[in-house]
Amino acid sequence: MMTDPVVIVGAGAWGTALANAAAQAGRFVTLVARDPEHAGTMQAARENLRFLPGAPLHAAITVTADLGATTAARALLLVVPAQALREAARGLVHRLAPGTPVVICAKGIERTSSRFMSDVVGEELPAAVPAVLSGPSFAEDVVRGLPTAVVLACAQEETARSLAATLTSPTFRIYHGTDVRGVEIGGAAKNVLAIACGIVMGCGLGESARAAMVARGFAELMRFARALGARPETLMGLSGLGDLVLTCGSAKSRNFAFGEALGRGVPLSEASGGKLAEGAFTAAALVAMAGRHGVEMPISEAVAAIVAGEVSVEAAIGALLNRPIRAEHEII
Ligand SMILES: NC(=O)c1ccc[n+]([C@@H]2O[C@H](COP(=O)([O-])OP(=O)(O)OC[C@H]3O[C@@H](n4cnc5c(N)ncnc54)[C@H](O)[C@@H]3O)[C@@H](O)[C@H]2O)c1
Ligand SMILES: O=P(O)(O)OC[C@H](O)CO
Repeated sequence: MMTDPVVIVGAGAWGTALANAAAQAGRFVTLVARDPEHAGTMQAARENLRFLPGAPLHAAITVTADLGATTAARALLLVVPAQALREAARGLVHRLAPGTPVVICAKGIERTSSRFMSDVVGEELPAAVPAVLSGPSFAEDVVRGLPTAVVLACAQEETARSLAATLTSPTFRIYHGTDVRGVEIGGAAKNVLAIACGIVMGCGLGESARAAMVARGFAELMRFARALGARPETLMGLSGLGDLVLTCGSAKSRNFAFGEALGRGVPLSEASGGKLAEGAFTAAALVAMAGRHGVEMPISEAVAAIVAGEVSVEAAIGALLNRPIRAEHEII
């Protein structure tokens, strides 16, 4: 098993929850916040009042804003929004020892480059070993120690196994694998599909419509994954089906809540309520990538058009409902 310390860059809701989970697993954790004032307040209050109020920080966590702390990392978790990943990774270039595993915990695709998260880290930190952690997991549940299962993938199987063993605990169960692409596709695409399900519920279209959206959304996710060389069984697991079930079915999901607000008629500029809805940033990149690979993703296309302000919710739903009916097996 890998030795301490675990360093986590990004002290939002997920970074804080993962810090607590790693501490529960017996690690000493350094949590690096971008803002020195936020770091100071967290360290003093032993709580993340800004992003995850009400959850005490484990005693084994030290909060700092000093990126110098990353130099000692034996394993580093990058827990920033997908669109900030490149900048965060770039800040670590001369700090990490060659071969340090970097576990990417963001769920998204970089919109300016249409790059997956592991490719961004590969470009910015070529000497690091990229890994991806994803799966159905609300920070609020993880920080409370409620049972959760996620998956960690790394091209080096032994590294995936070792990282999972380092961070896992009885209530935060980390499965491991080598299908990095599959795991990151599941995390990125489910956010877009969760927005679609939120829209369905916000419009009052009903639970049956939502179930149809999940099933058809899963079909397009599978088509996309297959075209990009991911393993279908990965998407049938925690990052993919598991995360779709969670985020398409719960208003606790920020992506779902964003879509629900849009469905209720809240303007685009206000629908996120100031929270991070990753799918809104990823939708266009996902659809562009699908187009380049000849993959049809009508639900994701509808979400991308809605969040770009190109089409109304009503028109997008009308277009989806009027698509031709085909044999189901032809479109999976
Ligand atoms: N919250 C969850 O339940 C959850 C669960 C699984 C995965 N995730 C994923 O984790 C990622 C982060 O989500 P979150 O919930 O922590 O978001 P958040 O909005 O709670 O926090 C984001 C954090 O990132 C920091 N940040 C932004 N840009 C940065 C930069 N360039 N360098 C360093 N720090 C920077 C912000 O200051 C903030 O502390 C997202 O991709 C999300 O999809 C979240
Ligand atoms: O709140 P969301 O929609 O970002 O979802 C959080 C996690 O990704 C759920 O697995």
